[in-house]
Amino acid sequence: MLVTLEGLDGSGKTTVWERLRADDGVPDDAVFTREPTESWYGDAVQRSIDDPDADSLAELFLYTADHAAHLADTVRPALQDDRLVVSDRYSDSRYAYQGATLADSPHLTDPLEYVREVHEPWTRPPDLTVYLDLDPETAARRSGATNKFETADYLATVRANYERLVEDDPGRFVRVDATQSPEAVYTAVRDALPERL
Ligand SMILES: Nc1ncnc2c1ncn2[C@@H]1O[C@H](COP(=O)(O)OP(=O)(O)OP(=O)(O)O)[C@@H](O)[C@H]1O
Ligand SMILES: Cc1cn([C@H]2C[C@H](O)[C@@H](COP(=O)(O)O)O2)c(=O)[nH]c1=O
Repeated sequence: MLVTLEGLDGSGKTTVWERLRADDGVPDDAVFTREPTESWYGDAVQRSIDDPDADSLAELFLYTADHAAHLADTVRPALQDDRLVVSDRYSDSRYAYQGATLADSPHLTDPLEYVREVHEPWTRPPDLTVYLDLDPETAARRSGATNKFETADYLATVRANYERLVEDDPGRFVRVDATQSPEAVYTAVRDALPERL
């Protein structure tokens, strides 16, 4: 089973991911992973994140290359072995974030749809996605505005894109109110997961 954690910067994904990893109810052989990855593809993504002038289309394909390698070397092999995979960010981050960075592209009429189409023939959709829903102002404050994506204005567009993704695939997403305390958020996430993982 592939479970993904999604949401704005600062919504608490990594906090939940770390608690799940330490949770006795989660199988010992579960694979905890993330995007961007720690591979050289992920390093290339990180360089792009750190470059305020990075080309948005080039950046989309760097993230997408990282996803392709992540699928091939980590996600698919683990699923093949029937292991639980929990990923801190996955393809929806691309649809929501690059859908937003490409919003002004003169070449694309619907950037979010374009990014989905790029993935569709080869990606492996999650079985369940926990969406940690947070307002953009709190997200920007919590994340500390450490990279170019972490501004309330930009995150408002990203959030609108996440809303569209949830609306398009309501059976896959579970929305959790990320303004709650970390404890309440974790309880809600745990309740969203199947009892026997
Ligand atoms: N429910 C919560 N309430 C208040 N603060 C929280 C909550 N969850 C996490 N935080 C704090 O917000 C900050 C960001 O949390 P975290 O790194 O888990 O978010 P994230 O979604 O993984 O962010 P990013 O996408 O930027 O990596 C941390 O300082 C964390 O302690
Ligand atoms: C996977 C992915 C990530 N991003 C953005 C979101 C964050 O601002 C940074 C790094 O992610 P982290 O969770 O804070 O480590 O990258 C993106 O724009 N597109 C993606 O596909």
